[in-house]
Amino acid sequence: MLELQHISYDVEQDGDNKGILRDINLTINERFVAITGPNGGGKSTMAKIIAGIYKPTAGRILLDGEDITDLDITQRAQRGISFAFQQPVRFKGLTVKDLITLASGKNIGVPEACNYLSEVGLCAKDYIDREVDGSLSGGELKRIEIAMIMARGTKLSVFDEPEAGIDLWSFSNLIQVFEHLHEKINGSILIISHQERILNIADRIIVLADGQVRSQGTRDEILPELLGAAPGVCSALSDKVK
Ligand SMILES: Nc1ncnc2c1ncn2[C@@H]1O[C@H](COP(=O)(O)OP(=O)(O)OP(=O)(O)O)[C@@H](O)[C@H]1O
Repeated sequence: MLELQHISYDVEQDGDNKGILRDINLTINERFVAITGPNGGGKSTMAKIIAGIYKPTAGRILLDGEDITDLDITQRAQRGISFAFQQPVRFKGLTVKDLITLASGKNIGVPEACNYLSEVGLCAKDYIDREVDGSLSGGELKRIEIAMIMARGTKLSVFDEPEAGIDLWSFSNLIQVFEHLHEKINGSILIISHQERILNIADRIIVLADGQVRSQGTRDEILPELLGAAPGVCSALSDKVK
């Protein structure tokens, strides 16, 4: 269980303090939690604070009761937090099998590594020996990253806009991967997304706007509000697939 207690994040701008996140209080213990909201609302900042990339200006972060506020990104990874960037990292010189093996932390064999690739809809024999370099498409990289996160099997996996920068066709396939992940995952997934189809599979939706939690609840409570009333959030739901 992840708890954010009174989290604030300020940056200095033109000699003034600008509050990017303002007194955020959240408990995340469901299997699949989505964070959405208008552009600039503070979602990526919050994900980076959870992963340990940014340090909050105020407040505490607890993972299963342990205060991890002062732990760095590596220590948080060791405690069981995985973070998938908007743009997946390429690893020249390493093959897909190397990465999945490294992620799992065990000396897994080819069949097990291939299973993870199959789980994300990639034909394992075509990918297992490929180098993770510029020859892979954005959609393929995202799936390989998800396969790595599945292999890691951590307590909390954070995805920042997995739909960013991929085409509609690949996006449709990616949704199926997330639906599958939803069934398979042991820990919690925290996913930042503007996409209704991703919000639709979330157990809980958190709406972040102007650095504050505007609302949160089950998808039945939140989705109608997002799709109907608030124009700012509503347009943000559909403007992201490029
Ligand atoms: N280092 C910084 N200095 C100044 N402003 C910053 C800094 N980091 C973030 N911001 C501002 O904080 C706000 C929140 O940014 P953030 O990237 O967290 O938003 P977001 O909700 O993820 O947006 P999007 O939906 O567009 O990805 C934005 O207005 C951004 O310009």
